[in-house]
Amino acid sequence: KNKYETTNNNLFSDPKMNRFRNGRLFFPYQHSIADSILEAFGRKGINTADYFEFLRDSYDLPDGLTSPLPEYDFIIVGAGSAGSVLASRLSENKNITVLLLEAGKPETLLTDVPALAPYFQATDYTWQYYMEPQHGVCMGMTNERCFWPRGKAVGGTSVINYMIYTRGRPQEWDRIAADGNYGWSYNDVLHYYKKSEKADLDGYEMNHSRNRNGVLPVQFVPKRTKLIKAFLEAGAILGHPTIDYNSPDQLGFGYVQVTTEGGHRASAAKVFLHKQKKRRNLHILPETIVTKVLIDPYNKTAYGVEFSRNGRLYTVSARKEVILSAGPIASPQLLMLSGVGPKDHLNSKDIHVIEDLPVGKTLYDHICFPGTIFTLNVTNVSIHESTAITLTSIFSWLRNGDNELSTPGAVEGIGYIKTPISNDPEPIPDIELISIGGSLVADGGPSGSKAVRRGMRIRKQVFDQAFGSIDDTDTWSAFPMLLHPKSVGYIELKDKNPFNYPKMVGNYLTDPTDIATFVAAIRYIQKIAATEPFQKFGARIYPADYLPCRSFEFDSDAYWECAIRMLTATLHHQIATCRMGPAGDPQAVVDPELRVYGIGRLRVVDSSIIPRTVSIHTNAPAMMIGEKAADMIKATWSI
Ligand SMILES: Cc1cc2nc3c(=O)[nH]c(=O)nc-3n(C[C@H](O)[C@H](O)[C@H](O)COP(=O)(O)OP(=O)(O)OC[C@H]3O[C@@H](n4cnc5c(N)ncnc54)[C@H](O)[C@@H]3O)c2cc1C
Repeated sequence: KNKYETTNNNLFSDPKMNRFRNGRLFFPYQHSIADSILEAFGRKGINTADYFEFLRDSYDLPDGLTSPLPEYDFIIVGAGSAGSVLASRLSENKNITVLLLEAGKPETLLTDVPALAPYFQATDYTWQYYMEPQHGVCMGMTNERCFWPRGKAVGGTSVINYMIYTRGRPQEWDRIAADGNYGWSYNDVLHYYKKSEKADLDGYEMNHSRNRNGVLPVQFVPKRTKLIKAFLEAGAILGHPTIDYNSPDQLGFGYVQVTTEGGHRASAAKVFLHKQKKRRNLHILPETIVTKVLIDPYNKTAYGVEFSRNGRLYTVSARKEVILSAGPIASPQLLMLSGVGPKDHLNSKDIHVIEDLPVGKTLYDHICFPGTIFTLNVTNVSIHESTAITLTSIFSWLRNGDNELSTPGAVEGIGYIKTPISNDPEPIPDIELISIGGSLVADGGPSGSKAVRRGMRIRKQVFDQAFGSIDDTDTWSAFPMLLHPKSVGYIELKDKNPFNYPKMVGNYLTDPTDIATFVAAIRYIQKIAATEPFQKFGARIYPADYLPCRSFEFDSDAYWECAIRMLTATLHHQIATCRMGPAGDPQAVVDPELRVYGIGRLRVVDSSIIPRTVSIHTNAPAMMIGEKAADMIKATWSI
């Protein structure tokens, strides 16, 4: 019995949430953008229950095959951001056979719409993971649990993410290389960022760090509010130049750069698999869950995988390598299920230990605080879902891709700052500010989808009490994201059933420096809002009322700490669970060429290998890792 299905079904036992239950993809919200789009298609006379399949991409096996071959050169587990790139690059050589196994389904036209990003966290395009309960964080979320969605689709998390494109600071990658990870300096990784990139960034395309001739579109969001202008002007007043924030040469503020093309999402699947699926040597198998890597315990060499498809178990062999690209939760889980992990932990789960490695022992994440909201004394300045989304705008997006539907969750700008709490001697920021052309209240009102707050799993009662009186009004907010948390989490197995989720421990905010950095960032956001560009809109910090925080004076440090603990929101950048490190590094799972220590013919190629915190959103880095791994694998096998 596939227990994932059981979990998901239970989550949506509310009949209101089952509106499209008979469709393969369903939306739990009423009167939402999605509903409008669905209605739009409905009016074309297409049956609602069927049109998700009609809109869905497909990946049929070539040559009329109905099942995969018994053996391939390479087997890649997970068609996510990294796995899609890797499969595409390895199969460029027609003599090499590649099998790409993916638990999720192919994407649909709806996943193309950037403004719908928050909706997909409630669909079967998402692994519905939750962090283990932790006292004093996510206090305002459902069951006081932090929600950790991950993409379950051909294209992986790049199908449900917010499309923000970032690369990290040069000094951060240079530190990773200086730890002994040869080949991972900034110049090394820049080569692979550029290899993918097709930059269309007005004014910046010719920068030496950009490339206009790759395949991965990187663009500015075509639709902007006046608030992003205010953010950039305020930044300049406070000494932050307006720049290409991915530039290695300067630190500053800039317009958000996103992986979209003509206002449509450019997922890893769309860019790296869609055209490549005609290749006869690349076999892609969606809706297939890998349950184990097959490892010969005597010579400690991987020789294939076991997988479940349509309720049956199969095995398939790899002539050259098995590569795990299942992401930062499932890659360590699969290693441990296969006998590679901490010895005592595997023994406690009755799993035969093949190699004792610190799998899952380190986990960093980027959390943010979405509650620094400023009211404005003007109207129609910020984004309102209720007025922005009309049938006309839907058709206009389909035709031109240049209206509000092309805006990923109203994210408009990014700014890097270094708070006084940081003691880093290098020009490395400790906070990223994400400027929003609105705030958490933008999708409210009687007909609003409330998708963002629901995506974060903020309890209705908590939200209404905190922000109810400003719901759907004009606001500005900046989310501070903690770039280098000192608190460290971990992942373990709950049991040896591959269909059960592992135990995910975030340990958020357990180091006092993390709270101090957040509070310093909120003070800085208040400074930004106090500048003339924001004061001309009458920006005022909104005194959100959280029941557990009432004993603290509004705007005191203690109040903000309490507020952060109420609305602790991940930005979904879990890393380091299959940490990369040089030989002899006691925390390393893979070597700098991403080979699993002690096991032959097995690599991990995804965001789980990133060993240290970096100032990144992890999608572009995962694709970069896929590009770099492809070259390393080609070098190993002289292909
Ligand atoms: C809601 C959300 C918003 C985000 N926004 C941004 C953003 O704006 N910008 C950004 O840079 N990053 C963002 N991220 C993070 C970023 O998208 C991910 O870190 C990145 O896509 C991870 O790539 P990956 O290759 O490591 O793993 P994934 O892309 O997660 O790929 C792993 C794949 O493996 C599959 N898989 C797992 N287990 C199995 C199994 N047993 N068998 C077969 N297949 C399996 C999964 O279904 C998945 O398709 C966001 C993440 C989320 C969840």
